[in-house]
Amino acid sequence: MIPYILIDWLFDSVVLSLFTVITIIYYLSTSTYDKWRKLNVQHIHPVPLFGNVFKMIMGLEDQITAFGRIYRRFPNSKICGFYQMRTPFLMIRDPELIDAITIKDFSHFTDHGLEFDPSINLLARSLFFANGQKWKVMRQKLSPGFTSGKLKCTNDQIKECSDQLIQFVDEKLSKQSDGFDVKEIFGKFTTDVIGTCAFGLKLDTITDSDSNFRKYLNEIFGNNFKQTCIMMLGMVFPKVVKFFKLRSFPLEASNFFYSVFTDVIDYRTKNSVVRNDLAQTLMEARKELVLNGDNATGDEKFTDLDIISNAILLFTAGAETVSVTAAFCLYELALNRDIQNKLRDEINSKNEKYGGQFTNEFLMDLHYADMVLEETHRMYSITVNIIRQATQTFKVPGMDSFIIEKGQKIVIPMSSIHHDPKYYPNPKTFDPERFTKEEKSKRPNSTFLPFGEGPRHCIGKRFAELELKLVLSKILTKFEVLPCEKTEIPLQLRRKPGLVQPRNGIWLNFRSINTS
Ligand code: HEM
Repeated sequence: MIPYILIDWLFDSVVLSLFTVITIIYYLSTSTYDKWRKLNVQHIHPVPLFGNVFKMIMGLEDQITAFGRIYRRFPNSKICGFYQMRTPFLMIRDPELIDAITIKDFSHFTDHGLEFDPSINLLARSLFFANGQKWKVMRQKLSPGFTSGKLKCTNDQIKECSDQLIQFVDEKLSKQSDGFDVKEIFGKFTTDVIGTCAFGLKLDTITDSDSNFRKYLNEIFGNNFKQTCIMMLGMVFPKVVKFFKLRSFPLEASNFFYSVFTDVIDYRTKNSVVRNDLAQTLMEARKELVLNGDNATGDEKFTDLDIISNAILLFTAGAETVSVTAAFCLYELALNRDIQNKLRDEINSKNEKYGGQFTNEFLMDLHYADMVLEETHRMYSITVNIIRQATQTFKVPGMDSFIIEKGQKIVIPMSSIHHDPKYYPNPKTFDPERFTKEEKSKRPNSTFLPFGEGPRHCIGKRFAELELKLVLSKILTKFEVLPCEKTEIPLQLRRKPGLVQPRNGIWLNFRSINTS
């Protein structure tokens, strides 16, 4: 029999240990929560461990709603503070200050401030995650891949993929007509486009339902339970994630893309293949930075892994962003038939003007299409926020003595600004007329930011615009786009971090224009 005194002792020890552990966790998870109070910055009172993002982290609300709530709480402030888990973030609400941070005083805010460990997350070596000088050098080397001349060359390849997409829809229509998940079919289309335009890979994912490229892209952007947990842990205790080498970027997907792009580069090097595409730009970057970069040391030294990591970034960013935007756009066109008809009229009349060819000149002349796409970006900004980190101390102009200290993480609430009735009355209404020249000139700078702003804006912006206009033109000349029984109204958004995505796909139907 165990003596009572021992049981008592054991009980006391367990209670004491538990109390100590809980106290330490409580202390660690709340120890940063006095920052905004001390600095006299308006903020919402945080909840232990979760800060101000409890509902979002628990999947009870989507990101647009979560950040929108913080943004709307302080309508008269230029800035406000919030806590993402235990990290204090400064939210910049004022367009003039956003302009300063992203453009005028960019040298103080060059970094995104993401801290992923490159030894376990291959993507952490890529441009989006790079900081300081390494970002600057890599950006310079990749920019030549996106010049107008290079983009022009991609027109025929995008047209070819669009024709395959149309053929796919046509064939399916002849067998079934109860709707398509357009997010899924655009996903296949954009995967083919980036594969062929950027890397010379003919992937045919439109017809291949078992494509590994789609499978692994879905894994990366799907944010499954494990990835979400690691991400959350990383926000609270980044050192724990680092110590245990926990991966938020799935290993299998990482290995797959690593081997694909290593093969592309090896094949081209061995066979002296020269093409006018992004893979070529990456190979030139490799030649200068890796093979001839002997003088560089430490953080500024580039390796083959940096090159492959950027190939993966360009492929994944190029595929997923455009497909989601195209699907959102088609959704609004299906629900707003007058806008769809007006856009089709423009496409048809300009098509006639340019001899039925979908040339770059034709695309440049589609002004209403620009307005429709801008309104799509406004309503469905696929990244909710733009992020920056102060790389130098910055005295905020016009705010007495308020200083943004070096290292401060910053959020520019892009989506909330795009939904602010002060800049966009009736923000829930899809109305491309907001983007006439006249209407645009009435709004302050930095109130429309779908691709970010300044030297760190999206490097693929013009490629995305070209691809979106081309595929929309192809689709609308061939089909009417309609809601179907499965169309969700209003559309629900995914309640997970990462890119803004529809929660249950976007289901629409098509009617061939020739046969209607
Ligand atoms: C609808 C399509 C797209 C949207 C809405 C979009 C949006 C964005 C945004 C908001 C940023 C952050 C900008 C900032 O911090 O100021 C970004 C960065 C980036 N985007 Fe895109 N993007 C799109 C398409 C693409 C495409 C097609 C590619 C490549 C082929 C691409 C590659 C990148 C890269 C590499 C960065 C990091 C740039 C840097 O840190 O220097 N994006 N994008």
